[in-house]
Amino acid sequence: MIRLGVIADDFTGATDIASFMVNAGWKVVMFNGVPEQAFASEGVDAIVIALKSRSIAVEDAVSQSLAASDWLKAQGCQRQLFKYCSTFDSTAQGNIGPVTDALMKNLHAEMTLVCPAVPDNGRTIVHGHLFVKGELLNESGMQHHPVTPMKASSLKKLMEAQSTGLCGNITLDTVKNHPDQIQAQLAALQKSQARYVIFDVLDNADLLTVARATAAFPLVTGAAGLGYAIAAVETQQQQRGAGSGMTIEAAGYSVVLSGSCSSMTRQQVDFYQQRAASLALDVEKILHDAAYLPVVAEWVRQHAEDALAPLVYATQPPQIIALIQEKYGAARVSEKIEGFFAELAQTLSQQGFNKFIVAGGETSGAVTQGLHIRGMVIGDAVAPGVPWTQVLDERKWVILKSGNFGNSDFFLKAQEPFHE
Ligand SMILES: Nc1ncnc2c1ncn2[C@@H]1O[C@H](COP(=O)(O)OP(=O)(O)O)[C@@H](O)[C@H]1O
Ligand SMILES: O=C(O)[C@@H](O)C(=O)COP(=O)(O)O
Repeated sequence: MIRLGVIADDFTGATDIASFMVNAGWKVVMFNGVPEQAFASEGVDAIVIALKSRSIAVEDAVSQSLAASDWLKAQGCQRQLFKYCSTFDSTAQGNIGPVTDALMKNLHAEMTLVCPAVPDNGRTIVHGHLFVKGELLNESGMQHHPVTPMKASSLKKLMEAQSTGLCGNITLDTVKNHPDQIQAQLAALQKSQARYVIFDVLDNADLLTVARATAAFPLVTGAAGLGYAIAAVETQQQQRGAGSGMTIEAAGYSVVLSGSCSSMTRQQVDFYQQRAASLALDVEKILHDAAYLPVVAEWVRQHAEDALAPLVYATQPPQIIALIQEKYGAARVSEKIEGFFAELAQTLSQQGFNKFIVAGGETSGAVTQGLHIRGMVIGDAVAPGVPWTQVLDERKWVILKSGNFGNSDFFLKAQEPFHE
């Protein structure tokens, strides 16, 4: 029996929560989209389905999430978790509220949990307000997000604006000092017609209290910290150790592909190019020169035997990106660069490359498609929320790194498991 089915609203977010659950000792498998067939789930504690539903039309997000929920139910998942961003990325239209409402109906849930807290990554909740590394959400930089600007920090306000029900709050004092009162408070909230409950959370101990208090909810919603807490509560009961046990073969070649332009990824590229062979992609050639891809693939192949994996990057600072986007159009350039990475990964895979370290959410989606990856088993984390994964039924390993995650030595650190 699978303990938890997770529906994630984006791809790198899916590996994020999967990795947190592995850290707590669970075996986790992740699928790219809703699988067409049933999954023989022997020994698997949780299944994560990665969707790309964060910023699409509400109706599409709801229908994709319901399809995922039905498939997870059919695999015998005991409970479900809807994973969204730890910065609650959404608008007044959704998609967190409408997807939560639809899943509640599908799973006959009268009340659910709203818990984006991830203390390990500085996401905490006090009096129902979400903080990012000590700043209120709407003062953390997220107020400027291009697609989902977060203009409030009150989770109650944010959730009620995009859903059909009311939110209640269980405060930090109760969570920390009076956990024995939580069930009575939940019953009182339910009596007062609240459909969603927000617990204040400062640290992982609070998250464990939340996971225990909501263990009977058929549906919970939140971010990676909640996945960790649910798994940790259960593994303590089973006395199981942490660590995935996954080994990554030294044989075969590795490559780093970076399409993220975030400030953290730029630092990671700077750090790594001082130590390994690196090639900056020429966007002009990606757009206009069909012979460019084999040239880049040949350059990578020539460095296949180097001590460190060669790096191919489109990563550039914002001023350069602005110029490129102005000249060719942002959507067109993104699509072409992502397509280039997808095709490059496919070509390299045919030439004996079996380890791919990929930076960038959209870039990760493109490379995953290029490699025709149906799903993966989640291994040990290189940084919080960024695990090595093994492609299902293949001797191929992939890292999908969200732009902001990891430290500056990330690409180097990622290679330690097969350099030891
Ligand atoms: N030099 C560049 N010029 C314009 N767009 C770029 C460049 N390099 C990368 N991009 C695009 O920027 C986007 C980065 O998004 P993504 O891969 O999701 O990274 P992140 O996780 O940092 O958001 C991709 O669509 C990528 O193709
Ligand atoms: O919860 C998180 O913060 C991450 O898992 C996540 O969803 C990150 O999203 P992007 O920053 O859009 O990659």
